[in-house]
Amino acid sequence: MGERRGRPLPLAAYAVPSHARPPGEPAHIRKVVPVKQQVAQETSQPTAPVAARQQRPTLRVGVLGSGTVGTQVIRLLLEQADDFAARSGARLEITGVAVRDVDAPRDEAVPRDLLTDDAQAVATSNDIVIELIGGIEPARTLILAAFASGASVITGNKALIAAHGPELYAAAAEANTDFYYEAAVAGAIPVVYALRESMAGDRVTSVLGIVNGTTNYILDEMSTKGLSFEEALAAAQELGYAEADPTADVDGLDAAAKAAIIASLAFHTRVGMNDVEVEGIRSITADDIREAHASGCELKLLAIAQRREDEQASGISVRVHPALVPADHPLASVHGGFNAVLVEAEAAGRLMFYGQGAGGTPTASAVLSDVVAAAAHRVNGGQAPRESNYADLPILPPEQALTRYQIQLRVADAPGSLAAVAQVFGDHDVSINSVRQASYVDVGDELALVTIVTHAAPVSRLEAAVDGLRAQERVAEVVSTRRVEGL
Ligand SMILES: NC(=O)C1=CN([C@@H]2O[C@H](COP(=O)(O)OP(=O)(O)OC[C@H]3O[C@@H](n4cnc5c(N)ncnc54)[C@H](O)[C@@H]3O)[C@@H](O)[C@H]2O)C=CC1
Ligand SMILES: N[C@@H](CC=O)C(=O)O
Ligand code: NA
Repeated sequence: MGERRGRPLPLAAYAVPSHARPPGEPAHIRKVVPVKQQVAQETSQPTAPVAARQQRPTLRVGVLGSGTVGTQVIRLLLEQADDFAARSGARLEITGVAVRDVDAPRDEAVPRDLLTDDAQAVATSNDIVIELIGGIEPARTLILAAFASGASVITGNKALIAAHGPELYAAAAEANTDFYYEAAVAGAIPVVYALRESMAGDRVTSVLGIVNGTTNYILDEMSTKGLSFEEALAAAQELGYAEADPTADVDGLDAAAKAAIIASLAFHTRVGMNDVEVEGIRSITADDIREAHASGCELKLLAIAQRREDEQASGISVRVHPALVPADHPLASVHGGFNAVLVEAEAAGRLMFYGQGAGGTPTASAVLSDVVAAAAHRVNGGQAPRESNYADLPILPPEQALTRYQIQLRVADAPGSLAAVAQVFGDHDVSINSVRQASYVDVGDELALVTIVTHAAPVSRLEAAVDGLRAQERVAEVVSTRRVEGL
C-alpha cells in the first residue's frame, strides 16, 4: 500500500481498461505496457494524438446516490467524457450507480443499466468512488469500504466530515489514496481548495461567510418579496438547495458542519460539530427583517471562524448565528441561494469568494473538479493533502468569542438618560460605536428608542452590559439584542 505515495502508479497499470482485470485483483498490480512509453513511441507518427487518446488508461468510477447532485454529476461525466479524459489523463468510466430503488422514476440522464441497489459493490469495485447519498450511515461505512478497497473517495457530505473527518482522513492515508470534498462547503465555490491548498503559505485569522444556500434564500425571499418562512422554504426545496431533512438547514446545523470544516482547514486544528455554537433562523420573523433594514442592515445567517490572540484569551471560536450585516458590506448583497466567504489572512489580507453554494449542477461542478484531481493523481502520481491538525489550537467557549452587539432600548426621554446608559457600557469595559435615538410618546410618557452599536468585545462583557442595562432604572426595556458582523 505504502508504495504509491507521491509518485505515479506504475503506468503499466493503465494500458488496459480496469474493468478488464480479473475480479478482486487490485488496480496497481495489472501488468501491461506503460502508457507513456507507448505514447512516446507514437509521437514520431502523424497519428500520435489519436494514438495518445486511444491509449489513455480507463479508471472505474462508482457513484453512490443519484439525487439532486448525483444525477448532475453523472450527466456531466457522460456528456463531457472527452474533456474529462483530456484533463485527467484517463477515461472515466461510470461502472455503477447505487440507488435505493432501481425502479423509481428518475432523470433520463442516468442510464438505467448503471443502476444497482448494491451500494457495497459500487463502493468496493472502483478506482474512484463518489459518495452523494448524504447522512452519516451507511455513507461512512461505504466510504471506509471504498478506501479499504484502494479507491480514491470524493464526497459532498459535510455532516459526515464534521462528525468523522479524522477517521476518513486516516482511512485515505492508510489506503494511500485521495480524499476530496470540495462540494461539502459552499457548493461550487472553491473554498475548500482555497483553505486547504492556496492558503497553505499563510496564517488565516478569520473566515466569515454565508455558507447555507437554503437559509440565505429564505431570508432573502422574506426580505425582498415578503414571502412567509414556510413559502420560502418550500421554494428552496424545489430548487434543490435544501438537505433531505431541511431542519439541518433551518436550524443552522448544515452551516455548523461547514463552519467546522472551514475552521479545521483554516486553523490546522480538529474542529467538530460539538465545537460550534449554533443558532438557526427558525425564530426570525418579517419584523426582525424590517428592523434590520431600519438599522441600515441585512439579516444573514453567518458562519464565523475566528482566531483570538490577546491578553485575555488565545484560541479559536467557531459559530453560526443570524447577525446584522451593514448594507454596504459585501455579504449584505449576497442574494438567493448564493454563498460568499471572506477569508482574512496575515499576509494575503482579505480574500472574497462568491458563487452558487447549493443546487445540483453547481455542486456537481465542485464534485467533478475533485474527480479530475483524483484521477490525475492515479495516472501521474501526487496526492490530495492529508489532514493537517498540527496547530491543535484550543476551542474557546462561546462567551469568549469577540463580536459586536446592536442593542435597542426604551429609555425615559429626559436629561441624563443617555449618560446613565453610557455609564453601564463603561462599567463593563464595552466601547460604543454609534448611538441613534428616536423620541416618541407612549401612554403619556415621553420615551426614546435608543439603538446602540458597540465595538467588538467578548460576549461575556456584552452580556454583562445588557444585564446592567436591564437593572438601570432609567431603562424602561431592553427591546432587542443582535450581533453585528462585518463592521
Ligand atoms: N443539494 C445541494 O445543493 C448540495 C448537497 N450537498 C451534499 O451532497 C450530498 C447529496 O445531496 P443531494 O443530492 O442534495 O441529496 P438527495 O437527497 O437529493 O440525494 C441523495 C440520494 O441518495 C439516495 N440514497 C440514500 N441512501 C442510499 C443508500 N443507502 N444507497 C443508495 N442510495 C441512497 C437517496 O434515495 C437520494 O436519491 C449530501 O451529502 C449533501 O449534503 C452538498 C452541497 C450542495
Ligand atoms: N442544503 C445546503 C446545500 C449545500 O451545501 C444549502 O442549502 O446550502
Ligand atoms: Na465548495
